[in-house]
Amino acid sequence: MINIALLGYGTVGSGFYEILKNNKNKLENIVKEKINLKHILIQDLTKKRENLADKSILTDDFNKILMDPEVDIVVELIGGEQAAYQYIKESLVKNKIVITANKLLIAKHYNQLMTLAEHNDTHIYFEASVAGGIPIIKAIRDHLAGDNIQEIDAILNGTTNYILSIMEEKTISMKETIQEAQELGYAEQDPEEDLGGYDVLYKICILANLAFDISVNPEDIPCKGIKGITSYDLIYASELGYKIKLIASIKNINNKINIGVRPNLVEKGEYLASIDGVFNGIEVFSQYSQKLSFDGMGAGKYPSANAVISDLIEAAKTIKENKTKLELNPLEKTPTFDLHAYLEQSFYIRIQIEKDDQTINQIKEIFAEKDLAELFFKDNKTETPLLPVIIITKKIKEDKLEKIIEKIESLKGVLTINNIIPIKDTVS
Ligand SMILES: NC(=O)C1=CN([C@@H]2O[C@H](COP(=O)(O)OP(=O)(O)OC[C@H]3O[C@@H](n4cnc5c(N)ncnc54)[C@H](OP(=O)(O)O)[C@@H]3O)[C@@H](O)[C@H]2O)C=CC1
Ligand SMILES: N[C@@H](CC=O)C(=O)O
Repeated sequence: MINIALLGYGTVGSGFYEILKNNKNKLENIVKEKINLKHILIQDLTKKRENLADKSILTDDFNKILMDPEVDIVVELIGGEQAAYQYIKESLVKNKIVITANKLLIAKHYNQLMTLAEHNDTHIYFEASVAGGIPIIKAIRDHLAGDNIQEIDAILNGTTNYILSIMEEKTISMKETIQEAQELGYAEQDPEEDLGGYDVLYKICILANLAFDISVNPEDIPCKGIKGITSYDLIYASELGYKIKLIASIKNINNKINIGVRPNLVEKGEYLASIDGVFNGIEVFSQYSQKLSFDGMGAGKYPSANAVISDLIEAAKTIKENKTKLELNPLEKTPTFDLHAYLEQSFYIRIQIEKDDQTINQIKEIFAEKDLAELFFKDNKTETPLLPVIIITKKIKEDKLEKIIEKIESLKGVLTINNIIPIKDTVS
């Protein structure tokens, strides 16, 4: 008999419980062992727990789980940092196998957790920590293990992709869509993690660790989320043939790992532009497989819970075959470089100016100097004295662009620089 303790009965935890219950026979046939869910840890014992058959397994006392020698596997689905980190470490020290969907912990403490697992002859699995229902960890760790990955470009956050898609479709504000994403169970406890791009940052760090056998520090990587993008940007981008997506990229450039997390304009017709709603999409470019694309639901109850179930099968097989020794070794700490500072890219710029010929001519002159950009004046044909201007630059390094932007900003008739968004290059 394999005994499991589940930490958390929220979106993913309750999904895990349901799949385990519905497919119990099937799972037991696969692992050739009885599976028993012995404890569920929650915070609030008074909360109604729909679908939970046996309420006696609920507890708010983690020590009851830790001190139970029969518990083989701890499934951490509470999220957040402190309590989850503590529970995972203590479980590993007690030789329990850990399964987690917690990308923040895996990204920030990869080496410590792997080392702790190794020292205690146990293992930690984290398939659901990146891209929800897409089996990208196993694809990189197993399928691509003998290949040489060169680049990964991805949409890795269901919440922000959902928000951008709905904003474009319904021309509504970001604020109106956030609550919807929370109600659907896509968003983190603190939605700032999604909107600010941090959730994506943790996920791309985990992929970098696995793809390049290195350990990267999320704090070293500049990261920008979707805040500040408006329906105007989505509409103007669309008129010019682009979608706006929050893109995470890793590029191996001359054996230096360059990472970027930023909204990008992606040409319609490109694979990642077709990934809408809560879906995530990942393109992996490697020496031998050349190009692999993955898409599927990047957040939500059942797809994410299924990824946890796939780890459960692997963990149970590990126990059955009695091979708990870790295959993953601590990775070498590696500096990372800002992908966007390295690249020469085209940029989309939206500015708001006073509707007067002098300002328009001055902006034209600044860009005409080096034949640097195409300008689109979005005259809304009203009597308003404001004029939105969209600028699409030729390829330029961002530090050079910043100097030009400073010149534009200093013009008397320029009111605001609303947004500067890179345009994603197509990988050839
Ligand atoms: N939501 C999604 O689509 C996805 C989430 N993830 C990750 O999965 C994890 C869980 O997310 P999600 O299911 O959305 O989270 P929820 O907020 O829906 O659920 C959290 C659960 O954990 C319990 N909990 C929280 N803190 C504690 C604590 N200190 N002690 C005991 N129990 C606690 C809560 O208890 P109570 O019910 O009593 O409040 C609740 O049952 C996170 O790491 C998240 O990043 C990964 C992929 C997708
Ligand atoms: N908040 C995350 C949940 C899954 O990891 C997301 O929206 O992708």
